Amino acid sequence: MKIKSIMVPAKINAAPESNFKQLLNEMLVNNHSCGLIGYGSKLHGMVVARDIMLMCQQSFNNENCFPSPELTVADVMHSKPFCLHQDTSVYEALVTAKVNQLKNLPVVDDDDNLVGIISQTELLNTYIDLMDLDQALRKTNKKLESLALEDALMKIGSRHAMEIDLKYKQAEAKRNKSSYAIALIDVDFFKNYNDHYGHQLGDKALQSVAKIIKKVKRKSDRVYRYGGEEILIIMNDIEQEGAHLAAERIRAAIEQANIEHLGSKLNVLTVSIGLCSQKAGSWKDMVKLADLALYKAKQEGRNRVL
Ligand SMILES: Nc1nc2c(ncn2[C@@H]2O[C@H](COP(=O)(O)OP(=O)(O)OP(=O)(O)O)[C@@H](O)[C@H]2O)c(=O)[nH]1
Repeated sequence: MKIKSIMVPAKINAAPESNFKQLLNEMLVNNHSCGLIGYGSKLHGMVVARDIMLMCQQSFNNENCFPSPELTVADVMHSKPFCLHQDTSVYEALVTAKVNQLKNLPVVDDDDNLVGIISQTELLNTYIDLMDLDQALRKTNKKLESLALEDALMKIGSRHAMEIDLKYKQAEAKRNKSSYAIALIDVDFFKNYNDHYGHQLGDKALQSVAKIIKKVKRKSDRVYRYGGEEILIIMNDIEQEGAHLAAERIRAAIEQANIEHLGSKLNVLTVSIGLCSQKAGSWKDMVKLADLALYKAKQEGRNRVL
């Protein structure tokens, strides 16, 4: 955000040769914490609290307890005040104000004409608001991401889509007395893969696995990212034997893709698959059973369907 959208429009308050007392009165009446000094729209100087204090101190030092009524603005102001261009970002302006310990900063346009003024407090408040907004946006994006129906990395259904479809599948299977199976697929020794080849190549390997699965699965089956490096397939209208054959085809296709994996037993990337083809209570129970089978497949040596 640029400061021109939050600055307060301002114009020159007095010429340098004008009477200081008059400027002071004007500042008090208008509750201005500084005076902008110059001609037309060109800024020559500024009068801020510190300038007035310095002037008072000088009067005391000269043993004049009161400033002279003849005092001009030029006697009090400081020249070459720090100005900001109107296109400066709020952050940059805030840093400038903080570093230079400036409470108020005049704002100028391309031709160096005074167009406004901005205070450090205003900059800080706007910056905090922007940060809050940014955080809220990040939160919303995260939520939207989790609600998305496709997983961005693997280009398969998301976990959210999986839950919607499984609920539907459960209701449909009950109504039609049809059967479906769940296959839970997990890449073997994938931690080793990431450790050995790095996370980016790990992502690529996951994309390859998802591609192979999409290629060899039956048309009617749907694939989802269950979480992490785990993939879930809903196999429609299928009994135990058929589900096993379909899962075995996927397992073999991944092994035969020969994706190098030096951190695994076979030196190629393989997967273990846990199946649940029996009718359990709810889809959640079926996922649990598939997960148990997957655990067993890992225990029994990996690269297998159970
Ligand atoms: N690159 C990448 N890695 C991921 C992603 N999601 C999960 N992982 C990694 O996958 C690994 C899974 O490791 P573990 O659950 O310990 O299992 P494993 O090493 O595959 O071992 P087994 O499953 O027992 O064969 C972890 O290192 C995760 O960081 C992802 O999106 N990208």
